[in-house]
Amino acid sequence: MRGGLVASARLLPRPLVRWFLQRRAQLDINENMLGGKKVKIIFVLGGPGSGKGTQCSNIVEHFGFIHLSAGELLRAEINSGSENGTMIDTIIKEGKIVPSEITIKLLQEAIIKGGNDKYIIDGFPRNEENRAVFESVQLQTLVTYFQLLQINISPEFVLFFDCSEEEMERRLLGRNQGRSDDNIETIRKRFKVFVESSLPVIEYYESKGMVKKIDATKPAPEVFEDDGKRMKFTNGIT
Ligand SMILES: Nc1ncnc2c1ncn2[C@@H]1O[C@H](COP(=O)(O)OP(=O)(O)O)[C@@H](O)[C@H]1O
Ligand SMILES: Nc1ccn([C@@H]2O[C@H](COP(=O)(O)OP(=O)(O)O)[C@@H](O)[C@H]2O)c(=O)n1
Ligand SMILES: [Mg+2]
Repeated sequence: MRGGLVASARLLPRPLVRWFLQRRAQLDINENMLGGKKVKIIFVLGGPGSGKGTQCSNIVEHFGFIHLSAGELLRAEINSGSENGTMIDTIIKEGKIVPSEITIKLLQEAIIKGGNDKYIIDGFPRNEENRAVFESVQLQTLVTYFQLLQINISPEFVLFFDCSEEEMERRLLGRNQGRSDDNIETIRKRFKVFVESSLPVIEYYESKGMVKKIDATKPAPEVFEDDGKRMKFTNGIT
């Protein structure tokens, strides 16, 4: 489709093309735009088993966000029989982090397909590379024939689910979803990767005053309600 567009653009009068490029540049400035709306993104980070997926379901139910789990997108990619499937599968079983280009492409496609203006993204960015590449790449979406928007994506803020390793290990061993990485050997590797690679990302956002820490050790309903203050999850984004 884009090849066809480029070919058609060559046939357009030059002033029109110039106008289009200027308009595109205007729309591009510091805005995460999708379909003419500002796209709001919340990142949800926390160790494996801290309850990210569980609370994201609550947030979707009560606040109308689209939930994207990087891990689930990667597992779907394995199951789709894609050419990268075997490589992704091996990395997940080892508790390591999949190359950013793969995960980011899946996230971009899901954001464009979702067509919503509010996304809650869980399990991403999991390392500095994930973060830097995501913030540097641009989303492209065809809004109308003449508006090919370039979208720089950055999060509004980051939710950090803080939970002890002991509790996370107990939860993961009881998760029972048939996951190849929920065994004690891989769980220990994932904890190590979390401390070495993911915590620095949380610290980076903390240094920018963007982190909202959630006490995730309590039972799931209490984590969400916390004396009725469920709004804490969205910081006023409704
Ligand atoms: N606050 C909680 N207390 C006890 N168990 C929980 C809590 N939150 C989630 N769980 C359970 O722990 C497991 C891991 O939760 P999940 O939401 O998948 O975590 P994550 O996405 O961070 O790995 C699941 O079996 C879930 O039902
Ligand atoms: N940004 C991401 C997210 C997940 N993953 C891989 O997918 C696995 C499962 O991620 P997940 O978010 O579903 O795991 P949980 O933290 O929810 O248990 C991770 O351990 C990584 O191997 C990744 O490589 N990059
Ligand atoms: Mg999860």
